[in-house]
Amino acid sequence: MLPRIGISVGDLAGIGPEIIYKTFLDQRLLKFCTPVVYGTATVLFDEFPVDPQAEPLTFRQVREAADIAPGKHNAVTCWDDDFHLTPGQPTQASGTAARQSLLAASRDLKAGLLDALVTAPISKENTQSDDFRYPGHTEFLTTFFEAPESLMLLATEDLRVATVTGHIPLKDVPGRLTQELLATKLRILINSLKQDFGIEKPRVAVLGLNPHAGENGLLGSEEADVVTPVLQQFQQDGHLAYGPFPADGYFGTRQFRQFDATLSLYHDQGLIPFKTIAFERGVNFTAGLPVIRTSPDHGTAYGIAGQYKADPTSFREALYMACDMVKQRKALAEIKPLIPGPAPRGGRYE
Ligand SMILES: NC(=O)c1ccc[n+]([C@@H]2O[C@H](COP(=O)([O-])OP(=O)(O)OC[C@H]3O[C@@H](n4cnc5c(N)ncnc54)[C@H](O)[C@@H]3O)[C@@H](O)[C@H]2O)c1
Ligand SMILES: N[C@H](C(=O)O)[C@H](O)COP(=O)(O)O
Repeated sequence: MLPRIGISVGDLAGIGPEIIYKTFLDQRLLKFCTPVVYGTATVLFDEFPVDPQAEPLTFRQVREAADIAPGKHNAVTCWDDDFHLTPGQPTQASGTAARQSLLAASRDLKAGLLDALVTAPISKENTQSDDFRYPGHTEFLTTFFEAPESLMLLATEDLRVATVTGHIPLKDVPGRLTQELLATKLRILINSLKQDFGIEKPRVAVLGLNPHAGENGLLGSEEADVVTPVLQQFQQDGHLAYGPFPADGYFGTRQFRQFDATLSLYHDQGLIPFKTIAFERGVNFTAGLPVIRTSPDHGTAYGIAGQYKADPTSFREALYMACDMVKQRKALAEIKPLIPGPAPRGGRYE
């Protein structure tokens, strides 16, 4: 069966509708997946310029995901479509629609009607409401899927950068950075590299927090107090985890090429180098969830919305990564039952 990929549309005043449209203009994608867009196709695409040379892109509009057709473009109705959009101008209606699309797709993913979710960009500010107070998809999905923790992981084929602390003010980073949090995030990263990326024995680098990784305590103590003890424990447990590396020289010399992933300690420490190197094709993946969720690595780009200038590459890569991971997790689930766990005490394998 083709993977059923739910797509939340993000803030409709941004470039979400355009990157979705441009991606699915290529009919060959229907050979890889069954796309299920959460929204009303007329509202989604009518206000945006389209390619005049291309065949019109049509979606089968259905009321419930149970009615989607495999190998077709599907759209699930999830809002009252009596509003109009002005590209580049977020409104309360576009924020509400973004929430409704994300909630409906997440519910269907939880119900097993979808195999993965790809989210188009929201405006964090414009998505807030009395019953939706999350700084991003990552935090919402972690709560919604009742995961104890998750990890923001940006990835391309050959570069993976995750971050220990996420959408929090920079001034709060040192206070949040505990051995327990670092160990939890490192564990999620190593498990995800094995489970989702198929790397049997991952090599992972952890960055320092302070300039020059603290210069032996002269410029800060988090490296000695937090990072080094966690790394020593992981190494004793047989993991290939190294650091703390001074972040500037690490990226400046492309040292990341020696590792399967880099764990940065705060959002911009990891995301600035990642986006400098790979903005066009980067994918944002939420590791540690029981479900698969990817996203392009860019935002709503209001400044170019409605101008047919948006590059759909990152969204398309997010779709490919979601499809690959569905296959990867299915394959693992089939192999795992063949590997027996420890025999029960006094018992034996059947
Ligand atoms: N996954 C997400 O939901 C997500 C990710 C990042 C930012 N955001 C949100 O998006 C909003 C705008 O954020 P921002 O301005 O920091 O970042 P942005 O990624 O929207 O824009 C940064 C720059 O990149 C350009 N750009 C972005 N995507 C592009 C594309 N596909 N093709 C061509 N150019 C592109 C923009 O025009 C802008 O110049 C904020 O509210 C932010 O929170 C959401
Ligand atoms: N931190 C992400 C980035 O800059 O690409 C982005 O804000 C999206 O975060 P969520 O996936 O949590 O919405």
